[in-house]
Amino acid sequence: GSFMVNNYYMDSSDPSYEICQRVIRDMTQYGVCVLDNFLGKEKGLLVLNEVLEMYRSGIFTAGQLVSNPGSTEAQTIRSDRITWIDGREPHCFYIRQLIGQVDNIVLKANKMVNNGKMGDYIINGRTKAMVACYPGSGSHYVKHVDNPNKDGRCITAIYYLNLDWDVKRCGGLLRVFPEGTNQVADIAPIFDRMLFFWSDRRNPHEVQPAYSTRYAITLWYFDAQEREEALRHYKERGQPSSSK
Ligand SMILES: Cc1cc(NC(=O)CCC(=O)O)nc(C)c1Br
Ligand SMILES: [Fe+3]
Repeated sequence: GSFMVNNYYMDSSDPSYEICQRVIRDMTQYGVCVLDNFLGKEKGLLVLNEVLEMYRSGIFTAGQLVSNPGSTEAQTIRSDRITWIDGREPHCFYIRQLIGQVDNIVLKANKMVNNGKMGDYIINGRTKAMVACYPGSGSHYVKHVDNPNKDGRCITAIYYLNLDWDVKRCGGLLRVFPEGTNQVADIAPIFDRMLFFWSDRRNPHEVQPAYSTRYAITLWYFDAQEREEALRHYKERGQPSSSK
């Protein structure tokens, strides 16, 4: 769904001011930004409990391949279980709070930096939240780019929920291969960690095999212009767009 950006004055007394500056600086400099203790332990646990409840209720499906859903090959390329939510569903109150918090940061950051453009994007919408679970039997996700062909998504925002995650024991590392350098960014999917990165070819990434159950909530934010062009492009060709 999309949302209106309400006009507000952003002053430095606002507690999220520093966080937005941090996001702008890291995204501009590295194209990747990691924020720890994003919600704080108490709220983080409330979100985790809602995700665990959802998983127990069995509404997660095997991660479909965007290219050819329903194939058995999906198990070899990615073995996560996912469900899409907009946060208004029952028993998602705290996940909705999380989504609101991430919207807040992304939209404020986008407005704070040179006349409302962060990385030359004007962010005016996002996908629903994708709640993913890697079952932990060596489940992984092969190296890929989230948005290789200008479908409108500019920022990937991932919130990790995994308590006491030890990469040596549990694996599940997210490895980002930022374009133009042979430096990789290894990001452990630890509890209450928020990650942002540009969704396009600048950030190929993979999830290494996980040996414990690994949960994450992902939002993709749209750039107004790229999204508008993508939707027009799909309409002309009558192809379904990834308009979650
Ligand atoms: C459905 C879907 C999920 C993901 N997720 C990851 O890359 C894992 C990130 C992490 O959990 O650390 N990426 C794409 C391009 C699609 Br499509
Ligand atoms: Fe991805």
